Amino acid sequence: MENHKRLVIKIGSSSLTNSQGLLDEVRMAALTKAIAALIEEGWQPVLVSSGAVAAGLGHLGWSRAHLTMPERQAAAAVGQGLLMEKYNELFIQQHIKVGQVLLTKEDLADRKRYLNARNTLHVLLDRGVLPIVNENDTVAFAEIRFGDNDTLSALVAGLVDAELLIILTDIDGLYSGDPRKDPAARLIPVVQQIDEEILRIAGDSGSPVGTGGMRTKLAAARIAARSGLRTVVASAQEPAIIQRIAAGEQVGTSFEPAANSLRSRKQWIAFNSIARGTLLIDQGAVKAITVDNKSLLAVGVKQVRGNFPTGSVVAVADEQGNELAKGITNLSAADLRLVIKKPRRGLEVINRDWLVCERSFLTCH
Ligand SMILES: Nc1ncnc2c1ncn2[C@@H]1O[C@H](COP(=O)(O)OP(=O)(O)O)[C@@H](O)[C@H]1O
Ligand SMILES: N[C@@H](CCC(=O)OP(=O)(O)O)C(=O)O
Repeated sequence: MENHKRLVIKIGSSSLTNSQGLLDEVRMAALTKAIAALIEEGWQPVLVSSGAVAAGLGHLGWSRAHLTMPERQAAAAVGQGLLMEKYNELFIQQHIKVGQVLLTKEDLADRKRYLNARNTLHVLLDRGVLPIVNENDTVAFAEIRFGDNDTLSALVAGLVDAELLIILTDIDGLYSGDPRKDPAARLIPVVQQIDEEILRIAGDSGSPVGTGGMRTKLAAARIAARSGLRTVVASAQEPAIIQRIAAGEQVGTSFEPAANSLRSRKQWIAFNSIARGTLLIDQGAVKAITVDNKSLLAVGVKQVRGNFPTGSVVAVADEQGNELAKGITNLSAADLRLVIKKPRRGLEVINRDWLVCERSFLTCH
């Protein structure tokens, strides 16, 4: 099983629907053929497909204007069925069986559910079934939504230990400015590090059906880079492009893996978990965890916010409230409040192996 190379291919709504808002069957057929060719070459792909809301709206003949969240969710309930029906029909022609995996942010934030999803995906992949993933739009709302499938695709890539994430969209990569506003904008072939400067050039969606535009693609590429994998953003115009990308050809924009990538458990803490409280720490503790790569000790904790049991994920912030890390605490909030009043200097609150330091867009250990 470990010999197979895994990759995640994400395709956006604007690339799957035509001008009438109906599924673009020609594009979908080309995509299925390209994925079949990758499987033939020994890859184990996962497809993250958007398009449920757009296809549902088109099928129902509903207007896109002024949609409420329940209306979007209702459209997704219809469109997701249509998407899977079409994928099933097309992949069967390629002798590929597919499985639908619908996820919410809460599913991945809960460690047990995360591991369940991981196990299910591994079984599908190991048995030659192509997982087709989307957000579970009919139940996901507000704070439990990913909101965009770019982020979801990066999390799924971490979940299945992929080595490559390909994001197919309606433009051939990241440009030096939003091409709709800046005609002089040029394609950037390689991005070594996704820093503030790069993030500033990414704008919102250019189509009525897309979500997040280049901004969420960069956020996804950043998660992928920190998870140790390369992301390529490229055009969905000719889906056969995915074979060239998988073969290592320079196409679109390539975002390189970070030198200091996180192991699986830290990936979960950093990108999937939701913090149940916050610890405010003093300057000495800030230096200890961000510069010296040390565990967080009770002596540096100044204030405890929220109520959480032992083993919860908590945010760690400086005394001004600027968040700089996340980790799993050895103590409940109630015990921690008692401990920090006592002079028990050595007590460990978060072990360094369970602590991920992410300050702004600069990353620590
Ligand atoms: N710097 C940029 N480079 C390229 N595209 C950009 C940039 N800033 C904003 N965009 C917009 O992002 C769009 C792609 O994102 P989106 O519409 O969300 O597609 P998808 O449905 O594939 O997720 C492009 O069509 C483009 O208009
Ligand atoms: N889950 C939603 C897609 C959300 C989304 O990110 O869309 P897109 O920007 O087109 O990839 C759907 O299937 O309609």
